[in-house]
Amino acid sequence: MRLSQVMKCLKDSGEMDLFTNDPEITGIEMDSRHVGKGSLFVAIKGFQADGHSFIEQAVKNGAAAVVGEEDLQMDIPYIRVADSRTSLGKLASCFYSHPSKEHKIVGITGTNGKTTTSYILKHILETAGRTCSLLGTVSYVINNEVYKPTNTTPDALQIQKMLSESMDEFVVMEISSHALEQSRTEGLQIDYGLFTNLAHDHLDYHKNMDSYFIDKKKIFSLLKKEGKAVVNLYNSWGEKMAEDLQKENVPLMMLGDENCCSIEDVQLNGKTVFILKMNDKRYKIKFPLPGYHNVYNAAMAFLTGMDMGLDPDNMIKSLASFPGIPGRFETITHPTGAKFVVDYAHTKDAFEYCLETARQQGAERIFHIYGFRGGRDQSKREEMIKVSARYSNQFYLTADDLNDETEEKMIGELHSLNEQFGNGKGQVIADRTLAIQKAWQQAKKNDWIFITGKGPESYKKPFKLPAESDLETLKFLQESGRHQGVI
Ligand SMILES: CC(=O)N[C@H]1[C@@H](OP(=O)(O)OP(=O)(O)OC[C@H]2O[C@@H](n3ccc(=O)[nH]c3=O)[C@H](O)[C@@H]2O)O[C@H](CO)[C@@H](O)[C@@H]1O[C@H](C)C(=O)N[C@@H](C)C(=O)N[C@H](CCC(=O)O)C(=O)O
Ligand SMILES: Nc1ncnc2c1ncn2[C@@H]1O[C@H](COP(=O)(O)OP(=O)(O)OP(=O)(O)O)[C@@H](O)[C@H]1O
Repeated sequence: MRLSQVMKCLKDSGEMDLFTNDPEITGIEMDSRHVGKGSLFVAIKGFQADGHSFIEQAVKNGAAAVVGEEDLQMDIPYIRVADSRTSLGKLASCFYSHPSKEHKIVGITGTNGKTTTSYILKHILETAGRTCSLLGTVSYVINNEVYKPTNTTPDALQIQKMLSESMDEFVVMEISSHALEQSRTEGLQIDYGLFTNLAHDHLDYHKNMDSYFIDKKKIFSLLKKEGKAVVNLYNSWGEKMAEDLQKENVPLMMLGDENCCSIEDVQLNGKTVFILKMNDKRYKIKFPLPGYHNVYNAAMAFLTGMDMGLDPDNMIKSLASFPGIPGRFETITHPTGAKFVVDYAHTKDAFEYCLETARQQGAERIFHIYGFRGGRDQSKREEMIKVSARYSNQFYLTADDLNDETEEKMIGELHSLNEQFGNGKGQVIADRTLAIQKAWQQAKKNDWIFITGKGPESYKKPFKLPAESDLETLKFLQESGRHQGVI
Protein backbone atom coordinates (compact mmCIF):
# COMPACT_ATOMS: atom_id res chain seq x y z
CA MET A 1 0.00 0.00 0.00
CA ARG A 2 1.34 3.44 -0.91
CA LEU A 3 1.92 6.02 1.84
CA SER A 4 -0.65 8.33 0.27
CA GLN A 5 -3.31 5.62 0.57
CA VAL A 6 -2.55 5.02 4.24
CA MET A 7 -2.51 8.75 4.83
CA LYS A 8 -6.00 9.20 3.44
CA CYS A 9 -7.28 8.18 6.85
CA LEU A 10 -5.55 11.14 8.45
CA LYS A 11 -6.26 13.55 5.63
CA ASP A 12 -9.97 13.36 6.44
CA SER A 13 -9.29 14.76 9.88
CA GLY A 14 -6.91 17.42 8.58
CA GLU A 15 -3.92 15.97 10.38
CA MET A 16 -1.65 15.47 7.39
CA ASP A 17 1.10 17.77 6.21
CA LEU A 18 2.46 17.55 2.68
CA PHE A 19 5.15 15.07 1.77
CA THR A 20 7.14 14.77 -1.41
CA ASN A 21 7.42 11.12 -2.44
CA ASP A 22 5.06 8.23 -2.05
CA PRO A 23 6.85 5.06 -0.92
CA GLU A 24 5.33 1.62 -0.60
CA ILE A 25 4.41 0.94 3.05
CA THR A 26 4.98 -2.65 4.12
CA GLY A 27 3.74 -2.28 7.69
CA ILE A 28 3.09 0.14 10.54
CA GLU A 29 5.18 0.10 13.71
CA MET A 30 5.18 2.05 16.97
CA ASP A 31 8.36 0.42 18.27
CA SER A 32 11.61 1.24 16.47
CA ARG A 33 12.93 -2.23 17.33
CA HIS A 34 10.22 -3.82 15.20
CA VAL A 35 10.75 -1.57 12.19
CA GLY A 36 11.79 -3.28 8.95
CA LYS A 37 12.28 -2.17 5.37
CA GLY A 38 9.32 -0.08 4.23
CA SER A 39 7.70 0.37 7.67
CA LEU A 40 5.82 3.48 8.63
CA PHE A 41 7.12 4.36 12.09
CA VAL A 42 4.76 6.22 14.43
CA ALA A 43 6.66 8.05 17.19
CA ILE A 44 4.72 8.18 20.45
CA LYS A 45 5.52 10.22 23.54
CA GLY A 46 5.02 7.57 26.19
CA PHE A 47 5.12 7.39 29.97
CA GLN A 48 8.57 5.79 30.03
CA ALA A 49 10.15 6.85 26.77
CA ASP A 50 9.69 9.25 23.88
CA GLY A 51 9.32 7.48 20.54
CA HIS A 52 10.75 10.57 18.80
CA SER A 53 14.16 9.74 20.23
CA PHE A 54 14.06 6.40 18.37
CA ILE A 55 13.33 7.88 14.95
CA GLU A 56 16.99 7.61 13.95
CA GLN A 57 17.00 3.93 14.89
CA ALA A 58 13.74 3.40 12.97
CA VAL A 59 15.28 4.99 9.87
CA LYS A 60 18.41 2.82 10.22
CA ASN A 61 16.12 -0.22 10.41
CA GLY A 62 14.54 0.73 7.10
CA ALA A 63 11.55 2.98 7.90
CA ALA A 64 10.07 4.43 4.69
CA ALA A 65 8.22 7.25 6.47
CA VAL A 66 7.68 8.61 9.97
CA VAL A 67 4.69 10.07 11.79
CA GLY A 68 5.32 12.22 14.87
CA GLU A 69 4.24 15.24 16.85
CA GLU A 70 7.43 17.31 16.67
CA ASP A 71 8.54 19.79 14.05
CA LEU A 72 11.22 17.77 12.24
CA GLN A 73 12.98 17.82 8.85
CA MET A 74 13.92 14.44 7.42
CA ASP A 75 15.18 12.83 4.20
CA ILE A 76 12.20 10.48 4.13
CA PRO A 77 8.55 11.60 4.35
CA TYR A 78 7.74 12.91 7.82
CA ILE A 79 4.13 13.62 8.71
CA ARG A 80 3.54 15.85 11.69
CA VAL A 81 0.32 15.19 13.59
CA ALA A 82 -1.33 16.69 16.64
CA ASP A 83 -1.59 13.36 18.47
CA SER A 84 0.45 10.32 17.45
CA ARG A 85 -1.62 7.88 19.52
CA THR A 86 -4.92 8.71 17.79
CA SER A 87 -3.17 8.82 14.42
CA LEU A 88 -1.77 5.34 15.05
CA GLY A 89 -5.25 3.84 15.48
CA LYS A 90 -6.59 5.56 12.37
CA LEU A 91 -3.57 4.54 10.28
CA ALA A 92 -3.66 0.95 11.50
CA SER A 93 -7.37 0.64 10.81
CA CYS A 94 -6.76 1.98 7.31
CA PHE A 95 -3.73 -0.24 6.68
CA TYR A 96 -5.70 -3.35 7.69
CA SER A 97 -8.76 -2.25 5.64
CA HIS A 98 -10.99 -1.34 8.58
CA PRO A 99 -11.41 -4.87 9.98
CA SER A 100 -14.03 -3.79 12.56
CA LYS A 101 -16.52 -3.98 9.71
CA GLU A 102 -15.88 -7.68 9.24
CA HIS A 103 -17.00 -8.74 12.72
CA LYS A 104 -19.73 -8.30 15.29
CA ILE A 105 -17.70 -6.75 18.09
CA VAL A 106 -18.60 -6.60 21.77
CA GLY A 107 -16.51 -4.23 23.90
CA ILE A 108 -16.79 -4.62 27.66
CA THR A 109 -15.70 -2.03 30.16
CA GLY A 110 -16.15 -1.51 33.91
CA THR A 111 -13.92 -1.91 36.96
CA ASN A 112 -14.94 -5.48 37.75
CA GLY A 113 -16.47 -8.26 35.70
CA LYS A 114 -14.97 -7.59 32.25
CA THR A 115 -13.06 -10.88 32.01
CA THR A 116 -15.90 -12.91 33.48
CA THR A 117 -18.58 -11.40 31.24
CA SER A 118 -16.37 -11.80 28.16
CA TYR A 119 -15.78 -15.50 28.87
CA ILE A 120 -19.50 -16.06 29.43
CA LEU A 121 -20.39 -14.36 26.15
CA LYS A 122 -17.80 -16.36 24.24
CA HIS A 123 -19.17 -19.54 25.78
CA ILE A 124 -22.81 -18.84 24.90
CA LEU A 125 -21.88 -17.79 21.38
CA GLU A 126 -19.87 -20.95 20.83
CA THR A 127 -22.63 -23.13 22.29
CA ALA A 128 -24.86 -21.56 19.65
CA GLY A 129 -22.37 -22.70 16.99
CA ARG A 130 -20.92 -19.24 16.34
CA THR A 131 -17.21 -18.48 16.26
CA CYS A 132 -15.71 -15.95 18.64
CA SER A 133 -12.35 -14.29 19.24
CA LEU A 134 -11.50 -13.01 22.70
CA LEU A 135 -9.15 -10.22 23.78
CA GLY A 136 -8.64 -9.68 27.47
CA THR A 137 -6.59 -9.95 30.64
CA VAL A 138 -6.28 -13.73 30.73
CA SER A 139 -5.66 -14.47 27.06
CA TYR A 140 -6.13 -13.45 23.46
CA VAL A 141 -7.88 -16.14 21.42
CA ILE A 142 -8.02 -15.68 17.66
CA ASN A 143 -9.24 -18.43 15.33
CA ASN A 144 -9.00 -20.80 18.32
CA GLU A 145 -5.28 -20.05 18.76
CA VAL A 146 -4.43 -18.86 22.26
CA TYR A 147 -1.88 -16.05 22.76
CA LYS A 148 -0.39 -14.58 25.93
CA PRO A 149 -1.77 -11.08 26.36
CA THR A 150 0.39 -7.96 26.53
CA ASN A 151 -2.23 -5.70 28.09
CA THR A 152 -5.90 -6.28 28.92
CA THR A 153 -6.60 -4.19 25.83
CA PRO A 154 -3.71 -4.35 23.35
CA ASP A 155 -2.32 -1.31 21.56
CA ALA A 156 -4.06 0.06 18.46
CA LEU A 157 -1.71 -1.77 16.10
CA GLN A 158 -2.30 -5.14 17.68
CA ILE A 159 -6.06 -4.57 17.86
CA GLN A 160 -6.33 -3.83 14.15
CA LYS A 161 -3.92 -6.61 13.17
CA MET A 162 -5.72 -9.21 15.26
CA LEU A 163 -9.11 -8.11 13.98
CA SER A 164 -7.83 -8.45 10.43
CA GLU A 165 -6.43 -11.93 11.16
CA SER A 166 -9.54 -13.15 12.93
CA MET A 167 -11.85 -15.24 10.81
CA ASP A 168 -14.31 -15.45 13.70
CA GLU A 169 -17.75 -13.94 13.30
CA PHE A 170 -17.71 -12.35 16.76
CA VAL A 171 -14.97 -10.61 18.70
CA VAL A 172 -15.47 -10.07 22.42
CA MET A 173 -12.96 -7.71 23.95
CA GLU A 174 -12.26 -6.17 27.31
CA ILE A 175 -11.71 -2.46 27.00
CA SER A 176 -9.79 -0.94 29.89
CA SER A 177 -10.03 2.69 30.91
CA HIS A 178 -6.28 2.98 30.23
CA ALA A 179 -6.85 1.86 26.66
CA LEU A 180 -9.68 4.35 26.20
CA GLU A 181 -7.66 7.18 27.69
CA GLN A 182 -4.60 6.29 25.57
CA SER A 183 -6.63 6.03 22.34
CA ARG A 184 -5.64 2.38 21.84
CA THR A 185 -9.22 1.95 20.63
CA GLU A 186 -8.98 4.65 17.95
CA GLY A 187 -10.09 3.11 14.65
CA LEU A 188 -12.10 0.41 16.43
CA GLN A 189 -15.85 0.23 15.95
CA ILE A 190 -18.06 -1.93 18.11
CA ASP A 191 -21.59 -3.31 17.87
CA TYR A 192 -22.18 -3.56 21.61
CA GLY A 193 -20.60 -1.56 24.41
CA LEU A 194 -21.14 -3.11 27.85
CA PHE A 195 -20.63 -1.20 31.09
CA THR A 196 -20.52 -3.51 34.10
CA ASN A 197 -19.84 -1.14 37.04
CA LEU A 198 -17.38 1.36 38.43
CA ALA A 199 -15.51 1.07 41.73
CA HIS A 200 -12.49 2.61 43.36
CA ASP A 201 -9.44 1.48 41.36
CA HIS A 202 -6.70 2.93 39.17
CA LEU A 203 -6.91 6.36 40.80
CA ASP A 204 -3.14 6.60 40.51
CA TYR A 205 -3.86 6.98 36.79
CA HIS A 206 -7.28 8.64 36.55
CA LYS A 207 -6.90 10.95 39.56
CA ASN A 208 -10.53 10.79 40.68
CA MET A 209 -13.71 8.77 40.14
CA ASP A 210 -15.25 11.41 37.89
CA SER A 211 -12.40 11.39 35.41
CA TYR A 212 -12.25 7.58 35.62
CA PHE A 213 -15.97 7.55 34.72
CA ILE A 214 -15.43 9.96 31.82
CA ASP A 215 -12.67 7.74 30.42
CA LYS A 216 -14.87 4.65 30.72
CA LYS A 217 -17.68 6.45 28.97
CA LYS A 218 -15.51 6.87 25.88
CA ILE A 219 -16.34 3.26 24.98
CA PHE A 220 -19.70 4.43 23.69
CA SER A 221 -18.07 6.76 21.17
CA LEU A 222 -16.86 3.56 19.48
CA LEU A 223 -20.37 2.29 18.73
CA LYS A 224 -21.19 1.64 15.10
CA LYS A 225 -24.20 3.48 13.71
CA GLU A 226 -26.47 0.58 14.61
CA GLY A 227 -24.52 -0.23 17.79
CA LYS A 228 -26.04 -0.46 21.28
CA ALA A 229 -25.01 0.25 24.84
CA VAL A 230 -25.75 -2.33 27.54
CA VAL A 231 -25.53 -0.94 31.06
CA ASN A 232 -25.86 -2.60 34.45
CA LEU A 233 -28.02 -0.30 36.57
CA TYR A 234 -27.46 -2.27 39.76
CA ASN A 235 -24.79 0.20 40.85
CA SER A 236 -24.93 3.96 41.09
CA TRP A 237 -22.30 4.59 38.38
CA GLY A 238 -24.31 2.39 36.04
CA GLU A 239 -27.37 4.53 36.73
CA LYS A 240 -25.38 7.67 36.00
CA MET A 241 -23.98 6.17 32.81
CA ALA A 242 -27.46 5.21 31.60
CA GLU A 243 -28.80 8.69 32.40
CA ASP A 244 -26.01 10.31 30.39
CA LEU A 245 -26.48 7.96 27.45
CA GLN A 246 -30.23 8.51 27.41
CA LYS A 247 -29.66 12.26 27.21
CA GLU A 248 -27.31 11.66 24.30
CA ASN A 249 -29.85 9.37 22.57
CA VAL A 250 -27.53 6.39 22.51
CA PRO A 251 -29.54 3.18 21.91
CA LEU A 252 -29.52 1.53 25.30
CA MET A 253 -30.43 -1.71 27.06
CA MET A 254 -30.49 -1.51 30.83
CA LEU A 255 -30.12 -4.43 33.21
CA GLY A 256 -32.17 -3.42 36.23
CA ASP A 257 -34.80 -1.44 34.35
CA GLU A 258 -38.29 -2.92 34.77
CA ASN A 259 -39.13 -2.04 31.17
CA CYS A 260 -36.13 -3.92 29.83
CA CYS A 261 -34.71 -6.61 31.98
CA SER A 262 -34.42 -7.22 35.70
CA ILE A 263 -33.15 -9.82 38.13
CA GLU A 264 -35.50 -11.63 40.54
CA ASP A 265 -35.48 -14.48 43.06
CA VAL A 266 -31.74 -14.86 43.42
CA GLN A 267 -30.67 -18.02 45.27
CA LEU A 268 -27.04 -18.18 46.27
CA ASN A 269 -26.80 -20.97 48.80
CA GLY A 270 -25.40 -23.93 46.90
CA LYS A 271 -25.87 -23.32 43.17
CA THR A 272 -26.49 -19.85 41.76
CA VAL A 273 -30.05 -19.65 40.46
CA PHE A 274 -32.01 -16.56 39.45
CA ILE A 275 -34.83 -15.34 37.29
CA LEU A 276 -34.19 -12.85 34.53
CA LYS A 277 -37.37 -10.98 33.68
CA MET A 278 -37.40 -9.54 30.18
CA ASN A 279 -40.55 -7.76 29.12
CA ASP A 280 -43.27 -10.27 30.06
CA LYS A 281 -41.04 -13.33 29.97
CA ARG A 282 -39.16 -14.90 32.87
CA TYR A 283 -36.05 -17.01 32.30
CA LYS A 284 -34.76 -19.27 35.05
CA ILE A 285 -30.97 -19.26 34.92
CA LYS A 286 -28.64 -21.67 36.71
CA PHE A 287 -25.01 -20.64 36.74
CA PRO A 288 -22.08 -22.57 38.23
CA LEU A 289 -20.04 -19.57 39.46
CA PRO A 290 -21.07 -18.44 42.97
CA GLY A 291 -21.87 -14.94 44.13
CA TYR A 292 -24.19 -12.04 43.37
CA HIS A 293 -21.52 -10.46 41.16
CA ASN A 294 -21.70 -13.44 38.86
CA VAL A 295 -25.48 -13.07 38.63
CA TYR A 296 -24.82 -9.63 37.12
CA ASN A 297 -22.14 -10.99 34.79
CA ALA A 298 -24.34 -13.83 33.54
CA ALA A 299 -27.35 -11.50 33.17
CA MET A 300 -25.35 -8.93 31.16
CA ALA A 301 -24.16 -11.67 28.81
CA PHE A 302 -27.68 -13.13 28.47
CA LEU A 303 -29.21 -9.72 27.72
CA THR A 304 -26.61 -9.08 25.02
CA GLY A 305 -27.12 -12.57 23.59
CA MET A 306 -30.88 -11.96 23.38
CA ASP A 307 -30.31 -8.81 21.37
CA MET A 308 -27.96 -10.74 19.08
CA GLY A 309 -30.88 -13.07 18.37
CA LEU A 310 -29.50 -16.11 20.22
CA ASP A 311 -32.02 -18.70 21.35
CA PRO A 312 -32.81 -18.20 25.08
CA ASP A 313 -33.21 -21.92 25.82
CA ASN A 314 -29.86 -22.60 24.24
CA MET A 315 -28.29 -19.79 26.29
CA ILE A 316 -29.82 -21.17 29.49
CA LYS A 317 -28.29 -24.59 28.76
CA SER A 318 -24.98 -22.97 27.92
CA LEU A 319 -24.89 -20.92 31.13
CA ALA A 320 -25.60 -24.03 33.20
CA SER A 321 -22.54 -25.72 31.69
CA PHE A 322 -20.17 -22.74 31.96
CA PRO A 323 -16.74 -24.23 32.72
CA GLY A 324 -15.35 -21.26 34.67
CA ILE A 325 -12.39 -18.96 34.16
CA PRO A 326 -8.78 -19.34 35.32
CA GLY A 327 -8.31 -17.61 38.67
CA ARG A 328 -11.89 -16.38 39.05
CA PHE A 329 -13.45 -18.11 42.06
CA GLU A 330 -11.43 -21.27 41.38
CA THR A 331 -12.00 -23.61 44.26
CA ILE A 332 -9.87 -26.38 45.76
CA THR A 333 -11.30 -28.50 48.53
CA HIS A 334 -9.05 -29.19 51.52
CA PRO A 335 -9.08 -32.74 52.94
CA THR A 336 -11.24 -31.46 55.85
CA GLY A 337 -13.80 -30.08 53.39
CA ALA A 338 -12.66 -26.47 53.84
CA LYS A 339 -12.82 -24.45 50.63
CA PHE A 340 -9.77 -22.64 49.28
CA VAL A 341 -10.72 -20.05 46.66
CA VAL A 342 -8.25 -18.42 44.26
CA ASP A 343 -9.74 -15.20 42.95
CA TYR A 344 -8.70 -12.05 41.12
CA ALA A 345 -10.47 -9.63 43.49
CA HIS A 346 -8.35 -6.51 43.88
CA THR A 347 -10.90 -3.82 44.71
CA LYS A 348 -12.99 -3.15 47.78
CA ASP A 349 -16.16 -4.07 45.87
CA ALA A 350 -14.73 -7.36 44.64
CA PHE A 351 -13.63 -8.21 48.20
CA GLU A 352 -17.17 -7.57 49.43
CA TYR A 353 -18.76 -9.73 46.75
CA CYS A 354 -16.34 -12.61 47.32
CA LEU A 355 -16.35 -12.64 51.10
CA GLU A 356 -20.10 -12.14 51.25
CA THR A 357 -20.45 -15.15 48.94
CA ALA A 358 -18.68 -17.32 51.54
CA ARG A 359 -21.19 -16.21 54.18
CA GLN A 360 -24.06 -17.03 51.81
CA GLN A 361 -22.56 -20.48 51.28
CA GLY A 362 -22.56 -21.16 55.02
CA ALA A 363 -18.92 -20.44 55.92
CA GLU A 364 -18.28 -20.75 59.65
CA ARG A 365 -14.89 -19.04 59.50
CA ILE A 366 -13.41 -16.92 56.71
CA PHE A 367 -9.68 -16.44 56.17
CA HIS A 368 -8.30 -14.01 53.65
CA ILE A 369 -4.83 -13.85 52.09
CA TYR A 370 -3.90 -10.90 49.89
CA GLY A 371 -1.45 -8.10 49.20
CA PHE A 372 -1.28 -4.88 47.22
CA ARG A 373 0.46 -4.25 43.93
CA GLY A 374 3.41 -1.95 44.35
CA GLY A 375 3.36 1.31 42.44
CA ARG A 376 -0.40 1.11 41.83
CA ASP A 377 -3.33 3.01 43.35
CA GLN A 378 -2.38 3.33 47.01
CA SER A 379 -5.57 5.13 47.97
CA LYS A 380 -7.62 1.93 47.73
CA ARG A 381 -5.59 -0.03 50.28
CA GLU A 382 -7.29 1.32 53.40
CA GLU A 383 -10.80 0.51 52.13
CA MET A 384 -9.74 -2.98 51.10
CA ILE A 385 -8.27 -3.78 54.52
CA LYS A 386 -11.39 -2.47 56.22
CA VAL A 387 -13.62 -4.76 54.16
CA SER A 388 -11.35 -7.72 54.76
CA ALA A 389 -11.34 -7.02 58.51
CA ARG A 390 -15.13 -6.72 58.53
CA TYR A 391 -15.85 -10.00 56.75
CA SER A 392 -13.01 -12.30 57.70
CA ASN A 393 -12.10 -13.95 60.97
CA GLN A 394 -8.45 -13.52 60.17
CA PHE A 395 -6.41 -12.16 57.28
CA TYR A 396 -2.79 -12.44 56.19
CA LEU A 397 -1.11 -9.61 54.32
CA THR A 398 1.55 -10.72 51.86
CA ALA A 399 3.99 -9.06 49.49
CA ASP A 400 2.27 -9.05 46.09
CA ASP A 401 4.00 -7.87 42.87
CA LEU A 402 6.17 -5.07 44.16
CA ASN A 403 6.76 -3.37 40.81
CA ASP A 404 8.77 -0.24 41.68
CA GLU A 405 8.23 -0.38 45.46
CA THR A 406 10.87 -1.92 47.71
CA GLU A 407 9.86 -4.91 49.81
CA GLU A 408 10.91 -2.98 52.93
CA LYS A 409 8.57 -0.07 52.09
CA MET A 410 5.68 -2.41 51.27
CA ILE A 411 6.06 -4.46 54.45
CA GLY A 412 6.23 -1.25 56.51
CA GLU A 413 3.02 -0.07 54.83
CA LEU A 414 1.28 -3.41 55.46
CA HIS A 415 2.13 -3.23 59.18
CA SER A 416 0.95 0.35 59.40
CA LEU A 417 -2.35 -0.27 57.55
CA ASN A 418 -2.96 -3.37 59.62
CA GLU A 419 -2.43 -1.51 62.88
CA GLN A 420 -4.77 1.29 61.84
CA PHE A 421 -7.56 -0.58 60.08
CA GLY A 422 -7.08 -4.32 60.67
CA ASN A 423 -9.34 -4.54 63.71
CA GLY A 424 -6.83 -6.86 65.37
CA LYS A 425 -7.48 -9.57 62.77
CA GLY A 426 -4.52 -9.12 60.48
CA GLN A 427 -1.02 -10.50 60.38
CA VAL A 428 1.77 -9.67 57.94
CA ILE A 429 3.32 -12.80 56.40
CA ALA A 430 5.42 -11.44 53.55
CA ASP A 431 6.00 -14.80 51.87
CA ARG A 432 2.73 -15.53 50.09
CA THR A 433 3.31 -19.28 49.89
CA LEU A 434 3.95 -19.48 53.64
CA ALA A 435 0.77 -17.53 54.33
CA ILE A 436 -1.15 -20.04 52.22
CA GLN A 437 0.60 -22.91 53.99
CA LYS A 438 -0.37 -21.52 57.38
CA ALA A 439 -4.01 -21.29 56.31
CA TRP A 440 -3.81 -24.83 54.89
CA GLN A 441 -2.44 -26.20 58.16
CA GLN A 442 -5.13 -24.63 60.31
CA ALA A 443 -8.11 -25.21 57.97
CA LYS A 444 -11.20 -26.90 59.41
CA LYS A 445 -14.46 -28.14 57.90
CA ASN A 446 -16.75 -25.22 56.89
CA ASP A 447 -13.86 -22.76 56.68
CA TRP A 448 -13.54 -20.67 53.53
CA ILE A 449 -10.09 -19.37 52.67
CA PHE A 450 -9.76 -16.70 49.99
CA ILE A 451 -6.47 -16.06 48.24
CA THR A 452 -7.07 -12.97 46.17
CA GLY A 453 -5.45 -10.50 43.80
CA LYS A 454 -3.40 -12.67 41.51
CA GLY A 455 -5.87 -15.15 40.03
CA PRO A 456 -3.94 -17.27 37.53
CA GLU A 457 -0.94 -14.93 37.32
CA SER A 458 2.56 -16.12 38.13
CA TYR A 459 4.49 -14.80 41.08
CA LYS A 460 7.04 -12.21 40.07
CA LYS A 461 9.61 -13.43 42.60
CA PRO A 462 10.36 -16.85 44.04
CA PHE A 463 8.83 -17.65 47.45
CA LYS A 464 9.76 -20.34 49.95
CA LEU A 465 7.52 -23.12 48.60
CA PRO A 466 8.27 -24.50 45.11
CA ALA A 467 5.30 -22.95 43.32
CA GLU A 468 4.80 -20.13 40.85
CA SER A 469 1.18 -19.22 41.45
CA ASP A 470 -1.48 -19.45 44.14
CA LEU A 471 -3.03 -22.49 42.49
CA GLU A 472 0.35 -24.21 42.25
CA THR A 473 0.97 -23.51 45.95
CA LEU A 474 -2.35 -25.15 46.81
CA LYS A 475 -1.59 -28.12 44.57
CA PHE A 476 1.85 -28.46 46.19
CA LEU A 477 0.25 -28.49 49.66
CA GLN A 478 -2.36 -30.99 48.50
CA GLU A 479 0.33 -33.28 47.08
CA SER A 480 2.61 -32.95 50.15
CA GLY A 481 -0.35 -33.86 52.35
CA ARG A 482 -0.99 -36.97 50.26
CA HIS A 483 2.64 -38.06 50.46
CA GLN A 484 2.64 -37.60 54.23
CA GLY A 485 -0.61 -39.53 54.48
CA VAL A 486 -2.48 -36.55 55.84
CA ILE A 487 -6.11 -36.85 54.93
C1 LIG B 1 1.32 3.39 31.71
C2 LIG B 1 0.77 2.70 30.51
O1 LIG B 1 -0.39 2.39 30.47
N1 LIG B 1 1.64 2.44 29.51
C3 LIG B 1 1.18 1.82 28.28
C4 LIG B 1 1.69 2.62 27.10
O2 LIG B 1 3.08 2.60 27.13
P1 LIG B 1 3.85 3.89 26.63
O3 LIG B 1 3.25 4.35 25.37
O4 LIG B 1 3.92 4.85 27.73
O5 LIG B 1 5.28 3.25 26.27
P2 LIG B 1 6.77 3.76 26.53
O6 LIG B 1 7.50 2.60 27.08
O7 LIG B 1 6.84 5.04 27.24
O8 LIG B 1 7.30 3.97 25.02
C5 LIG B 1 6.90 5.07 24.21
C6 LIG B 1 7.06 4.70 22.78
O9 LIG B 1 8.46 4.49 22.49
C7 LIG B 1 8.58 3.32 21.74
N2 LIG B 1 9.94 2.77 21.86
C8 LIG B 1 10.43 2.42 23.08
C9 LIG B 1 11.71 1.87 23.16
C10 LIG B 1 12.49 1.71 21.99
O10 LIG B 1 13.63 1.24 21.99
N3 LIG B 1 11.94 2.09 20.82
C11 LIG B 1 10.70 2.62 20.72
O11 LIG B 1 10.25 2.94 19.63
C12 LIG B 1 7.50 2.40 22.31
O12 LIG B 1 7.19 1.34 21.44
C13 LIG B 1 6.34 3.39 22.44
O13 LIG B 1 5.64 3.51 21.24
O14 LIG B 1 1.25 2.03 25.89
C14 LIG B 1 1.67 0.67 25.71
C15 LIG B 1 1.09 0.18 24.37
O15 LIG B 1 -0.28 0.31 24.35
C16 LIG B 1 1.16 -0.19 26.86
O16 LIG B 1 1.63 -1.52 26.70
C17 LIG B 1 1.64 0.38 28.18
O17 LIG B 1 1.03 -0.39 29.21
C18 LIG B 1 1.84 -0.68 30.35
C19 LIG B 1 2.73 -1.88 30.04
C20 LIG B 1 0.92 -0.98 31.54
O18 LIG B 1 1.29 -1.67 32.45
N4 LIG B 1 -0.28 -0.46 31.52
C21 LIG B 1 -1.30 -0.72 32.53
C22 LIG B 1 -1.43 0.40 33.53
C23 LIG B 1 -2.61 -0.89 31.74
O19 LIG B 1 -2.75 -0.36 30.65
N5 LIG B 1 -3.54 -1.67 32.27
C24 LIG B 1 -4.81 -1.91 31.62
C25 LIG B 1 -5.70 -2.82 32.48
C26 LIG B 1 -6.12 -2.17 33.74
C27 LIG B 1 -7.20 -3.00 34.44
O20 LIG B 1 -8.39 -2.84 34.11
O21 LIG B 1 -6.86 -3.80 35.33
C28 LIG B 1 -4.58 -2.65 30.29
O22 LIG B 1 -5.32 -2.41 29.33
O23 LIG B 1 -3.71 -3.54 30.28
N1 LIG C 1 -19.78 -7.82 38.24
C1 LIG C 1 -18.90 -7.77 39.23
N2 LIG C 1 -19.02 -6.85 40.21
C2 LIG C 1 -18.12 -6.76 41.21
N3 LIG C 1 -17.07 -7.60 41.35
C3 LIG C 1 -16.90 -8.54 40.39
C4 LIG C 1 -17.79 -8.67 39.29
N4 LIG C 1 -17.37 -9.69 38.51
C5 LIG C 1 -16.25 -10.15 39.08
N5 LIG C 1 -15.97 -9.48 40.22
C6 LIG C 1 -14.81 -9.64 41.12
O1 LIG C 1 -13.71 -9.00 40.47
C7 LIG C 1 -12.67 -9.94 40.19
C8 LIG C 1 -12.14 -9.69 38.79
O2 LIG C 1 -13.15 -10.09 37.90
P1 LIG C 1 -12.91 -10.01 36.34
O3 LIG C 1 -11.58 -10.54 36.05
O4 LIG C 1 -14.09 -10.58 35.64
O5 LIG C 1 -12.92 -8.42 36.21
P2 LIG C 1 -12.09 -7.49 35.27
O6 LIG C 1 -12.94 -6.28 35.09
O7 LIG C 1 -11.71 -8.21 34.05
O8 LIG C 1 -10.81 -7.16 36.14
P3 LIG C 1 -9.38 -6.67 35.59
O9 LIG C 1 -9.60 -5.48 34.75
O10 LIG C 1 -8.64 -6.32 36.81
O11 LIG C 1 -8.81 -7.79 34.82
C9 LIG C 1 -13.31 -11.31 40.31
O12 LIG C 1 -12.33 -12.24 40.64
C10 LIG C 1 -14.36 -11.06 41.37
O13 LIG C 1 -13.78 -11.11 42.66
